[in-house]
Amino acid sequence: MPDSSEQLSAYLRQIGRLVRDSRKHRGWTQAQLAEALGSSQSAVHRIEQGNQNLSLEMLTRIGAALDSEIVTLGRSGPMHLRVEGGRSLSGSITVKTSKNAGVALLCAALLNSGKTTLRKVARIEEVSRLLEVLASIGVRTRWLNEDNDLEIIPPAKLDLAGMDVAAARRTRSIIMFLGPLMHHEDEFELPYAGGCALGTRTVEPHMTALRPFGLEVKAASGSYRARVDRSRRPTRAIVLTERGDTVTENALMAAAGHDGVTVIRNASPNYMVQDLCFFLTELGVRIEGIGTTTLTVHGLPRIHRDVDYAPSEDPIEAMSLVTAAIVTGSEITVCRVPIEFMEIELAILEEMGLDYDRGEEYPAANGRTRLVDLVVRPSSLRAPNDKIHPMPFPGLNIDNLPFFALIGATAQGTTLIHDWVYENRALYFTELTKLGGRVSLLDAHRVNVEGPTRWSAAEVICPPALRPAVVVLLAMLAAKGTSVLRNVYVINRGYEQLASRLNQLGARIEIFRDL
Ligand SMILES: CC(=O)N[C@H]1[C@@H](OP(=O)(O)OP(=O)(O)OC[C@H]2O[C@@H](n3ccc(=O)[nH]c3=O)[C@H](O)[C@@H]2O)O[C@H](CO)[C@@H](O)[C@@H]1O
Ligand SMILES: C=C(OP(=O)(O)O)C(=O)O
Repeated sequence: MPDSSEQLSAYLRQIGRLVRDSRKHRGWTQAQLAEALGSSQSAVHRIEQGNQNLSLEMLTRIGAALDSEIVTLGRSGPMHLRVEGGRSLSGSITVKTSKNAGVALLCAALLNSGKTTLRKVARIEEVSRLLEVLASIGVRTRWLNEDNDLEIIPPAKLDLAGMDVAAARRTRSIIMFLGPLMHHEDEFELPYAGGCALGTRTVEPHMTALRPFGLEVKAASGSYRARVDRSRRPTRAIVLTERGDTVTENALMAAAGHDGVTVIRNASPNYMVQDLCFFLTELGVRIEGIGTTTLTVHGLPRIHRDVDYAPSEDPIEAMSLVTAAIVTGSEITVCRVPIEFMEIELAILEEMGLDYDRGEEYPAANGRTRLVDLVVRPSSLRAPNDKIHPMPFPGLNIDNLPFFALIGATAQGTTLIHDWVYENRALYFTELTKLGGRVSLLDAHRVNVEGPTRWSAAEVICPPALRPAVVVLLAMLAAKGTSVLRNVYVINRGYEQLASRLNQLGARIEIFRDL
């Protein structure tokens, strides 16, 4: 047994590493942290080296400065995962419905003055934040059963002044309130959108798309101030400047409540947009071109229907589970994979040597999306000849790209990953080096990954971005020994019960909280 002074030194070194990692995640220098703490850079250096005794008060101040609690008391503190890695997985797992359709549909429910019932909604933190916002403005929502069916009943008049700003700021999806809210109020405020720390994510395309409907948005301190000029209406096709998913959804929701026909060009035909189109169709809005880049929307100025809709399964969760099988060298069956949105990913994996089977297609509960079950078998992968890069749909999904960094690390050879989309996300792929991965950052958007990797267990703070965080968790499943992943809110933002569902496949992941 180590004596108590050795134990204290070990704790201090561990805390030092956690402080250093959270500081780096914030993009701060030691001097910047020192300034926030009213301390000196040399003191921060000593803390990070584990050479400084720390009071609980100092730890709390560091946690507050970095917006990342280092030590917490009570059960409401951040959740962490302890992973006993190096085990193979087996059995089958079913993909849940998507985060991104879920949040779009919650926003779209604001277009309907009738009762909206959504089936099997992903019960994830991102959805919880939006439910908090909806409750705060007077919308009644209720989980109906264990299946996560959700009922949404709007009030006669929304109480926008009562909006739970703290909840709103924690999601980026709140930006999708713009499209529906413009049909409720002539003037309103909306907090700035938050979400993953992926660098600046533009909101300009949303403004450009909504301006023809008369929506003018000005940035005020901490919020957008929106004003609707009802004398304006689109006089020609709306051309999106980016083929973004949420911008297409905002334009669709503006068009759905608009009395007239709107054509949207350069629309995203991605999975969540399709789910939104199917839902709007159930509300009586006629849409031509679903699944293409030109949507013609026959809007309805008043929508009052009791509607029931079942969003489709999440292709990104499907990719995550396929990756879990690959990285642990296991055979697992991933059920209910929305195949149209995974085809390119699978084609690349096939080229890399993945051994898998794809079952017969069957329809999702929405009657439209095509699903398959995939059996993924242990395979010896080789790096692809070409770089791996995402594209708006139909292309390799932008959110699936991070999984290829991990898959590249299991393959023989060098994989070049090019994340042209997000300013910061490629940087997070280098988190894999903490577990023995050989990932080098070539520039802000490209990494080289050398494989195969002998993973080693480690303690890591979740990078503040959903998919890179899941990638770290999956690498931990492959690393022999005990790893710790701290502060997993960001994973819970997009995945429901991921740890316990992986445990059902034979993983050993324990959830714990500080003190
Ligand atoms: C709630 C939701 O549905 N979120 C998804 C949605 O976010 P969302 O629609 O909010 O994505 P953004 O608008 O932030 O777009 C992502 C990035 O791609 C860039 N961009 C996008 C399209 C394009 O044609 N050109 C271009 O440069 C944007 O400038 C931005 O830097 O789409 C992202 C990109 O697929 C996904 O990561 C998110 O999971
Ligand atoms: C970046 C993502 O989502 P969001 O738009 O919710 O930040 C994601 O799902 O990987």
